[in-house]
Amino acid sequence: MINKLVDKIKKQNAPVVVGLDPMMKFIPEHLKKAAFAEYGETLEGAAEAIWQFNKAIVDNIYDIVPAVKPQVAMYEQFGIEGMKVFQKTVDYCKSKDMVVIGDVKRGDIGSTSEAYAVAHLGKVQVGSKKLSAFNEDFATVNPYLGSDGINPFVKVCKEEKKGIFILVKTSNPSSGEFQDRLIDGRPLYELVGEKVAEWGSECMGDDYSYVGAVVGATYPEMGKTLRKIMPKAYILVPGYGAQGGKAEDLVHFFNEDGLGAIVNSSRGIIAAYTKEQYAKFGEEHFAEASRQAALDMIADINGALHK
Ligand SMILES: O=C(O)c1cc(=O)[nH]c(=O)n1[C@@H]1O[C@H](COP(=O)(O)O)[C@@H](O)[C@H]1O
Repeated sequence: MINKLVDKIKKQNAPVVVGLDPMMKFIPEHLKKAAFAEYGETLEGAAEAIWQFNKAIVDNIYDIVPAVKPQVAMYEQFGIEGMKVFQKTVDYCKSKDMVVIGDVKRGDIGSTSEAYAVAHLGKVQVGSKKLSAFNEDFATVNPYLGSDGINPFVKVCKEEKKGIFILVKTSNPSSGEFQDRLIDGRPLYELVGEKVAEWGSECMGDDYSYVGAVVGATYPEMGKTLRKIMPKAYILVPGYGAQGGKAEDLVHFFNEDGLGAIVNSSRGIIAAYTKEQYAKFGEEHFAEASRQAALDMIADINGALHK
């Protein structure tokens, strides 16, 4: 999958992933009205509104954006109905040939991590059969439990040619509370970065590893250091747009080959119609506003890279 991701980024000339974080407050009234008319103000109604919202956005971006990142919490809050839409969204994006990064941030003791890896990337044994469950292409993984929590994911990645992005330096304001703590004089995120390079060396694609990293756009200097520590890891870079990350901050997350990073924007794209800049599209045409916002983001990042 890392090879497919790299190929798609090259072909579409777009190192960009759109985060499908469909918060209710961003779903246009006409979609909610129609869904509630059919299912009432129920979890099913909410799920239907989310589905219609996602589908319209995907239909408007799949030809210009290589990947999507559905954030599972936004679906999970609606229980089983939400998770059905998570699954439906994953399947639909794959049918449009998009690479799907399941933002599930899992990680546990070995036996439990194994089940998480199977759930999201692998196949579960049912009698004599092996069946796929959510079947994303990549998953985000939390490394706090150490190698026990990561190895089951690496094993499934090797078997299924899938990938993971391991949290190394997160974009949020309090990420330094633990991640920046010095251990033997070096920040923890650097030590995690070194482990990412080590785990990743076991499962290489053509040029990049199946094991990537998450490094927030909001910490550009740290991104520059981490780029050097993990030269073969693809870096998923959240924090552009809504969290304040700018294109010029992202340049050093990339390698000399112009590859090595994929920048996420969720609210900045899916809720574009709520912004002054895209207001001319109107709420009814929210998905066209998302397309324009994606085009603008791609141009912005490519502009900074080719300065
Ligand atoms: O793993 C992630 O994707 C992630 C890591 C991180 O350090 N920061 C971060 O914002 N994210 C996710 O990236 C998305 C950012 O959304 P926006 O701020 O709306 O673009 C959310 O789904 C977050 O959960």
